[in-house]
Amino acid sequence: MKIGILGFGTVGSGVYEIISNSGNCLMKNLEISKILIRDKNKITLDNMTIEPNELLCDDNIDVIVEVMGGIHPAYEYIMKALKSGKHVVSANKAVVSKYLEEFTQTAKEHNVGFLYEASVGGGIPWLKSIKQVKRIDEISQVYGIFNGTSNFILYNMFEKGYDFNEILKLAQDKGYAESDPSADIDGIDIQRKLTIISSLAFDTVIKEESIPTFGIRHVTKSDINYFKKQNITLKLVATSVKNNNDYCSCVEPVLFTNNTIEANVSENFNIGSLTGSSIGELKFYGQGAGKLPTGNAIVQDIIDIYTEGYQNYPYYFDKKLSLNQNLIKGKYFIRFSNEQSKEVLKDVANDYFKLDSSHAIITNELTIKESQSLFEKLSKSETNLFYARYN
Ligand SMILES: NC(=O)C1=CN([C@@H]2O[C@H](COP(=O)(O)OP(=O)(O)OC[C@H]3O[C@@H](n4cnc5c(N)ncnc54)[C@H](OP(=O)(O)O)[C@@H]3O)[C@@H](O)[C@H]2O)C=CC1
Ligand SMILES: N[C@@H](CC=O)C(=O)O
Repeated sequence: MKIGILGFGTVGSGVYEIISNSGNCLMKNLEISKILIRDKNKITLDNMTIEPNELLCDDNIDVIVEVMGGIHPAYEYIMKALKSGKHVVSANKAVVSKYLEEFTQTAKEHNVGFLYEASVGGGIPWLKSIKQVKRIDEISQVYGIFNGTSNFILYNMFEKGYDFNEILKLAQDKGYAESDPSADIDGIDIQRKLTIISSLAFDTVIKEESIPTFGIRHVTKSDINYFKKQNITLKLVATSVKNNNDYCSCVEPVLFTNNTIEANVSENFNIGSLTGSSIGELKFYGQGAGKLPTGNAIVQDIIDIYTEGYQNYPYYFDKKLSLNQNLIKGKYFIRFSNEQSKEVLKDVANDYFKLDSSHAIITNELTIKESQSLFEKLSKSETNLFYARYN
């Protein structure tokens, strides 16, 4: 089976390394024919090119691996490959999250596979497991830690006292972060992943715009010291819940007591949990970012195409669900700077305390709808507001 790789950065080179170095007989059937790079001065291998049509229009190439990132030209290249009868494997959650339904439909029409396991949870066989669970069960909830960079940052701030920017730089050096790391720390990367996860889990199309998203950019050392004293740990979490024909999704920092599994997810690891109607709760754990774990997920998809395993998973996005932001609720820790914000918060809590030079409260139980309306009001005057929901 001949493979063309679009993009030769962290993940593209991981795919190359896994396929080139494996002695496994199944893998001997996989051959990397061509690699697209952007800059001709960076050509280091005979099969590298800067001309995309040398891959997309090559009738001998069976599978296109898209690991360039971004929306354009990734969208156009994926569509062109699918329409010319090539299977496509992508790790690019930005483009998959926006065009999942269209790519899936186009792949079906051209009788090829479109697989994107690496777009969520790095090396964890998580999307595959969702598809497998759905062969029997309805899924009512999915949640988890799906961003390796933010987990790496929080873990190292908690355990080793690192400063935010210092540890972010290390995550970038290790190849975990997106080219624009604000996607990781502001929750955008995990929002895209949640779109993919929930669309698949609930057989519908969940749009990024329907997911309230807040990241970890404003977390401070004093917040962390306070959480440590309370024996709780902070994680950036994506959650989607379905109840009959209603759904609710959100991405926000969540506080877990230290004895939970989530609190103990370290470094660049991810964990995904789902609840199925007969299987109950299942959890999947592994490295959520990095060259080889992500490369591994891509090669697994290629093998599914080679063995036609991808055809075992028919899936549709045809359920009509309504957004109901009352389905997820919890108490919140809120840290704010302005004395006047107490007025906005007076109906949700009355127990204020000082956190160094800031103020903080723990709220009563709030739904996502209530908490969103509160945070919208607060952010008019607060620039470094930080909040987290208690699990
Ligand atoms: N890193 C990780 O752990 C994970 C990444 N992903 C996803 O995988 C994808 C790739 O990520 P990653 O490998 O980390 O990113 P990198 O930035 O390391 O690699 C992307 C590569 O694609 C090249 N590229 C971009 N646009 C073009 C183009 N138009 N033509 C040719 N080459 C192009 C870049 O070239 P140049 O250097 O010249 O800009 C770069 O070498 C992204 O979508 C990311 O979200 C998914 C899971 C984990
Ligand atoms: N930047 C992402 C890479 C994998 O999806 C992350 O940190 O999780």
